[in-house]
Amino acid sequence: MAVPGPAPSAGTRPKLDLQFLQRFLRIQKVLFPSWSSQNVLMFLTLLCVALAEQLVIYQVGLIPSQYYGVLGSKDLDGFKALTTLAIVLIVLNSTLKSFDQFISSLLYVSWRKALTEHLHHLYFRARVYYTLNVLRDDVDNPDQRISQDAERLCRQLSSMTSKLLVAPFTLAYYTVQCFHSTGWLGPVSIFGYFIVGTVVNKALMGPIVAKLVQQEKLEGDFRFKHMQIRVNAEPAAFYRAGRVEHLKTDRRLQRLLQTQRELMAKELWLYIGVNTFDYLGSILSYIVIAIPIFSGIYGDLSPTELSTLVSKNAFVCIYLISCFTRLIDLSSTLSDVAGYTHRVGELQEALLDVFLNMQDLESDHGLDRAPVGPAPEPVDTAFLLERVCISAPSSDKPLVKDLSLKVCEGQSLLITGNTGTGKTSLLRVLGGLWASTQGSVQMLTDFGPHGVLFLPQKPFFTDGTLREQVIYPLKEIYPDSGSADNERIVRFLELAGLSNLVARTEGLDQQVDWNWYDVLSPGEMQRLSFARLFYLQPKYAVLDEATSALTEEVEGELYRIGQQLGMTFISVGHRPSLQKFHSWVLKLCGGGRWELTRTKEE
Ligand SMILES: Nc1ncnc2c1ncn2[C@@H]1O[C@H](COP(=O)(O)OP(=O)(O)OP(=O)(O)O)[C@@H](O)[C@H]1O
Repeated sequence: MAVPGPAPSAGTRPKLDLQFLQRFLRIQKVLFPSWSSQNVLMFLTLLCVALAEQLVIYQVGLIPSQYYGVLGSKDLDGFKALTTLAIVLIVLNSTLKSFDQFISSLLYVSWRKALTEHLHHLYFRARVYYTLNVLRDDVDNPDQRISQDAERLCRQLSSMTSKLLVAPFTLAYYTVQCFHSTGWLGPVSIFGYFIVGTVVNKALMGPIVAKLVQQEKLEGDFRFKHMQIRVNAEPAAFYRAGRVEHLKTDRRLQRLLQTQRELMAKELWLYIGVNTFDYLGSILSYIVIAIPIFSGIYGDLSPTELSTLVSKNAFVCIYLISCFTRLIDLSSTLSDVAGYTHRVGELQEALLDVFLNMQDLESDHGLDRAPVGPAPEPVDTAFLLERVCISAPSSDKPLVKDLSLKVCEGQSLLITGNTGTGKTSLLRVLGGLWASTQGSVQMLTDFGPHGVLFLPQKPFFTDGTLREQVIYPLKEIYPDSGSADNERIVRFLELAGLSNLVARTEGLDQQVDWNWYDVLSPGEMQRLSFARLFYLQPKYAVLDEATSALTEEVEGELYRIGQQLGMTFISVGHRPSLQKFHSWVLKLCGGGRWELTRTKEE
């Protein structure tokens, strides 16, 4: 069970409010890290292209009125010149428009890279991913927020960028033009119309943002259900779980679809609002033009001159109105952006919060690192626990009370006890995943090779070659560990009883397209974990029921090899046969009680 974390937005409904603005600005800092960043340059290029596009559009827009002129006066040369100009402008316009779309797409990819890498940085540092996924329940589906919501946010943002970018320029320009054509009446009535449109749309967008956030949560839950089946296909098949899982999965789908329907119902009102404003806008432009005509301002113009003027004025007014309606059309994109901004922003806040809490806990009563300077304890000590109390998250019941313990080189420790008495929890505290509720835990050795290595209860494999499984996690640190190690790796695989695996994978470096969890038996997985342990040769090996799928004989053999390689064990296990490889037995008796006894020497 997870504990609720202090979510910054817990209980609040996502809206288009100040919190949205704060989250949006925080995300913008990630998308535009500095003035000289590549994204700023692309953004400026997009601005230039979009402005050039507007200039060309303006020229294209004037062409019909010029046609009225040349056709009205039967000017053939003028007609030919105008047609040539029109063709050139149209080709230029379509080229610029295509570049606009191209740069917007590049910007989307570049933003997605920046935002996802930033979230990865926050997610994978320290053990934030563990705390967020296992210990906190305030942020649903972090994986979906990183992989899908961030992507959609960048896509929607990039789709509205060029329209938003040119809006201030086109608005200012066409407002002045409109003022020249129609006097103050045109711009004032168009601006008033836009303000009403914005207020109405803002009201219609509010409920959509909250629904979109809910829909994305259900989308994540639905995907997670499929992932659960995919990962557990075999046990599910043994249980003949198809029908029940089908029902459960369908139920999640129904919940998702119901929310999508509700979202669409809310969007319907927004669409009605947007479309009404679009069409009213086209009428408004003629009203604005009609007023000076009927008030007699153009009384002395000939019909040809008047139709040329009307055409020019109509274009200016219609274009100013369309600048506004295009902004209003962005309402549905903006409500999407707001929803995704809340989802990504919430995750970003939670990731930072988890990280800061972890730092606080580590310096308060969590896991203390070995102090710099002269060590107060001998260097052959791995862990030093003083009056440590441990409870499961969100529970007051102690699993371990007042435990004082020192784990030294050559003094292996076996932890035993009934189910659920807290054996793995003690290892979690040693590994720094959980904080102790009281007392101090010191780890006086580093993690990793030549220090402490944990083999968790569920073996862990990465995607990649057999070599990567054995040397994990070194591959990432030394990507070119090379073939010099081949002999060692093959020898340790043999020692772990996996000599056939090299043949199966057709070599250490052959990329396999299978999932290691699907193709290896539980025993093989445990053996492969031991091959990794032998290869990395830590001074201290922390083994959580690491041989539970193996026979006693094999278990004895693997422990003996570990001993020969100079390892000290901290093991969790149930078999009495394990005792001979350990000097101490810590028995957890439940309710916080424990007994520490020395085993008989062999
Ligand atoms: N993330 C968690 N949130 C809340 N409670 C947890 C969490 N993980 C474990 N617990 C609870 O803490 C208790 C101790 O769990 P732990 O995994 O340490 O048991 P264990 O002694 O290792 O059991 P086993 O022998 O079955 O492996 C259990 O009651 C378990 O349900």
